[in-house]
Amino acid sequence: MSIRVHNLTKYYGDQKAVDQISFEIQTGEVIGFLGPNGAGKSTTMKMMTGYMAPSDGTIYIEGVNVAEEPLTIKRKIGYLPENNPLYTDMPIIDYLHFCAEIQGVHRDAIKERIRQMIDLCGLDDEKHKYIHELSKGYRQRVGLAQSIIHDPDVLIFDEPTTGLDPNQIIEIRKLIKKLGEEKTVILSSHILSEVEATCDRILIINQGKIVADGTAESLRKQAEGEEILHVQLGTIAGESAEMGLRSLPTVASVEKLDKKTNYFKVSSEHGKTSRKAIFDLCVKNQWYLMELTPMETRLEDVFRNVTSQPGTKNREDYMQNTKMDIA
Ligand SMILES: Nc1ncnc2c1ncn2[C@@H]1O[C@H](COP(=O)(O)OP(=O)(O)OP(=O)(O)O)[C@@H](O)[C@H]1O
Repeated sequence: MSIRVHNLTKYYGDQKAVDQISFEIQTGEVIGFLGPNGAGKSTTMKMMTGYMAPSDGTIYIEGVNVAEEPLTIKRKIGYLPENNPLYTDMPIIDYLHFCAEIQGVHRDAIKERIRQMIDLCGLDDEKHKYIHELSKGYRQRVGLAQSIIHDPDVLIFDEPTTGLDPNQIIEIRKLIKKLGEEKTVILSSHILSEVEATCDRILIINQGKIVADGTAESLRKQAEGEEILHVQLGTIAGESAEMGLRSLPTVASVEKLDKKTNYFKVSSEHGKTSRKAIFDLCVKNQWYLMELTPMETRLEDVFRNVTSQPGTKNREDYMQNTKMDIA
């Protein structure tokens, strides 16, 4: 089921929470909305599900305009909101039965559908419990089961693993991946490893805009050219070490990684290398060079580059030097 979002904008009062966002999603893609707190991920999702009207712009799901046919769209979409509220005084099965009814599942099919959901979402061991008796992870599984009980083609999950322990996170990720084999899935997160592990494509949202769009691999590639080195100098270099590294013309930034030792992360200007200059600096000052290790560009670096405040050096250089779809 393809999705087309064009110039989507949302104001809360004077605040522009979503700022002319446009993107397309093909049937069967698993997409991650990645962004810092307050970036506009939840607001975008709420508009896509028809639960919130945009201030401007359009959303088409399989050619259907969400604003014009919200009820049709709600049948096609499974939505798991952030902090999903559940009726905690109901047993799981009764609750799922209730959800199936209101989602319009045919009466004859409800029993079988609940059985499938219990199986798919790993609820078998707990199925006779009341929801208030469940752990957070199991409540989230009930939320997932509820959101997909009507067999929608598009699944929209807002921070599906928030508050879960590492084992539960792995279980829920597995489940999302499995669902993604047949459905179009959009999930939001501010956990990089999560989107990398689960999604085919990542949209990075910052301050209401899409600032990067691509696979984890392509985002990393586009950021290459930013040489990052881990550098350790002997203690003899003392306090001058940091200043010396900063003074090198090819060095863009220096971050101290360890308060007690001269251990630094050194980022070079885009497309430049600082290795020889660091070596020469050490020779000139007779400092011991204990480590000079090039680091692989990580998704964290991409994220930091595109979501740091406008005007900061890294971000400006990055935006200029990459061919990303930068809005
Ligand atoms: N109902 C609302 N009324 C007023 N402002 C809102 C409302 N909902 C969200 N906002 C504001 O809109 C901006 C975007 O919020 P949104 O919840 O979409 O971000 P998010 O990327 O989902 O953040 P998080 O990762 O923290 O959940 C924020 O500045 C937020 O304070």
